[in-house]
Amino acid sequence: MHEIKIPMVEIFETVEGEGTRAGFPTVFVRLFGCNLRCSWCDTKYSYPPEQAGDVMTISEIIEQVQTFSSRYICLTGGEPLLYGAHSLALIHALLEIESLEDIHIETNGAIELGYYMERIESPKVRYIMDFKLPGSGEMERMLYSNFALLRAEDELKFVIASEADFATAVQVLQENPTAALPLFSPVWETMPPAKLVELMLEHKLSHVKLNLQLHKIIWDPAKRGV
Ligand SMILES: Nc1nc2[nH]cc(C(=O)O)c2c(=O)[nH]1
Ligand code: SF4
Ligand SMILES: [Mg+2]
Repeated sequence: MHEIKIPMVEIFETVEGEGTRAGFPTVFVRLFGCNLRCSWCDTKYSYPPEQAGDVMTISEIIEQVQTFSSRYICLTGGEPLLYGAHSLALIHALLEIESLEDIHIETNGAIELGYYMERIESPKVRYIMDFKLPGSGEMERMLYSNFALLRAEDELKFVIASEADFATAVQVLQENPTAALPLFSPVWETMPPAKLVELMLEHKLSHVKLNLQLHKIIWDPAKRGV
């Protein structure tokens, strides 16, 4: 089972930059490949025409992860759930590492989460699902059926490029009940964080958490592997 091969971009240790675990030392496992092409994507090196860094077996991935001491894992990409049963096998293998306390999966909203939720029972696995807004160019790919599947420990991230994106995010949240924590994250280049805060307060979004990407504040926003 652990001989399954997965195209990878990189494995590195840093602090989580986003969500409820922001600031905690975390190992990032970045898979190659994505089924979307968001206009503002900040990891364009994670899908063609760029090439995968390496095709690794699950055993090799696990071995590398174990060289670090973080207790949190972020499975990201690209889209880490692009490979169906292979992505699932990787998650099950990561769960065998006893020292790990939390495996969060950065998924893009265009993948059926039910397949994974039905097959993963561990409370250590959490989903951080993006909802792609009009500014991304990929909103029509979003699967609304995922909203009701997300649990209180999961996170639902809206990446907001403009005031129009903000208005759509508010409407989508109103129309699609979910138990997940809503995160509003500004697109670094086009939405000043102060503007997003102003909009959140103006619209009395008391249940929404502002999500700034710490790694873009700490390091050069174009820097990889941080
Ligand atoms: N520090 C840091 N935190 C992150 N959280 C999500 C990331 C991602 O690329 O999915 C990311 C990343 O690339 N770096
Ligand atoms: S889903 Fe993520 S990795 Fe894929 S194109 Fe959009 S932002 Fe980039
Ligand atoms: Mg990133």
